[in-house]
Amino acid sequence: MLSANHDPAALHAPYLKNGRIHIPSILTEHAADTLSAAILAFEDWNRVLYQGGKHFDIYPAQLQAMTTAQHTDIRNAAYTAAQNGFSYLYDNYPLHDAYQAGTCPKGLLSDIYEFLNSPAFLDFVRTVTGHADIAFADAQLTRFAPGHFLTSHDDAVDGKNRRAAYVLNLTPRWRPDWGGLLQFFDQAGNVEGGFTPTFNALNMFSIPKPHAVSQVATFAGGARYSITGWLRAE
Ligand SMILES: O=C(O)CCC(=O)C(=O)O
Ligand SMILES: [Fe+2]
Repeated sequence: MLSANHDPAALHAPYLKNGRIHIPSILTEHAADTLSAAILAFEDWNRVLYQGGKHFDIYPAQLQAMTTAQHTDIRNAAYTAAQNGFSYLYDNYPLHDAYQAGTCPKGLLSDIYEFLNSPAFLDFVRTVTGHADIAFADAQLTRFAPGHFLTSHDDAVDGKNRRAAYVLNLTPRWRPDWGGLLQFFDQAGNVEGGFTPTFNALNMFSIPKPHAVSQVATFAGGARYSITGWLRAE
C-alpha cells in the first residue's frame, strides 16, 4: 500500500529540524484512489463539537432526526465557543475505537486500520520520527464540511503517550483558498507554517505544538476528508 517513492531514513533529518513533515504520494495511486472513494461514500458520520469546555458526539440517527433550526443552533454554539477559546465542529468516525470494539465494518475501513498498524507503516513512521517505541496508530476518519473548523490546540494529553500526530489527506481535489489548512503557530501567534490537504499526502508533526485546522470556506467545492490520529507508545 505504501508507494515505493520514499526513503524514511532520508526524511528523518527534515522531520527533526522542522518538527513536522509533508510527504506527498504516500500510498500507491491505486490504494489512495480506492480509499478515497470509500471515505467519500461513507455515511456513518458523527458530528463532533466542543462547547462549554466539553466534547459532544451527535450520532447519525440523532443528526437525521434534527430540524434545520437545531442544526443551526449546534453550529452557532460551536461558533460562539470558538470566538474566545478552544472549540471544534466537524464530522468523524472513530475508526480505532470501532475496530477495537469489533464494530468496524469489514473491508476497506478495517483494511486501512490494519495497514496503519502494520509493521510496514509503523516501521516507516518510527524511522521518520525517530521514535522507536511507537507501538500503534490510533485513527479517526474526519470530514470537515464548509463552515467546520478546529481551533488552536497542541495535541498533548497526559497518559496517551502520543509520540507524533499524523494526517492522511484523502480529498481528491483541494484549493488552498478553500481553507481547511493545517496551520502551525509560533509563540507570537504568527503562522510559521502550514499544509494544504493535498490528495494522498501524509502530514506528521511532533507534539506538543500549537496548530489548527482553519475553517473550511463556505464557497469550498466540497468537504475535506482525512484519516487522522496519533502514533503512540504503549
Ligand atoms: O486534520 C488535520 O489536519 C489535523 C487535525 C488535528 O489537529 C486533530 O485532530 O487534533
Ligand atoms: Fe491536533
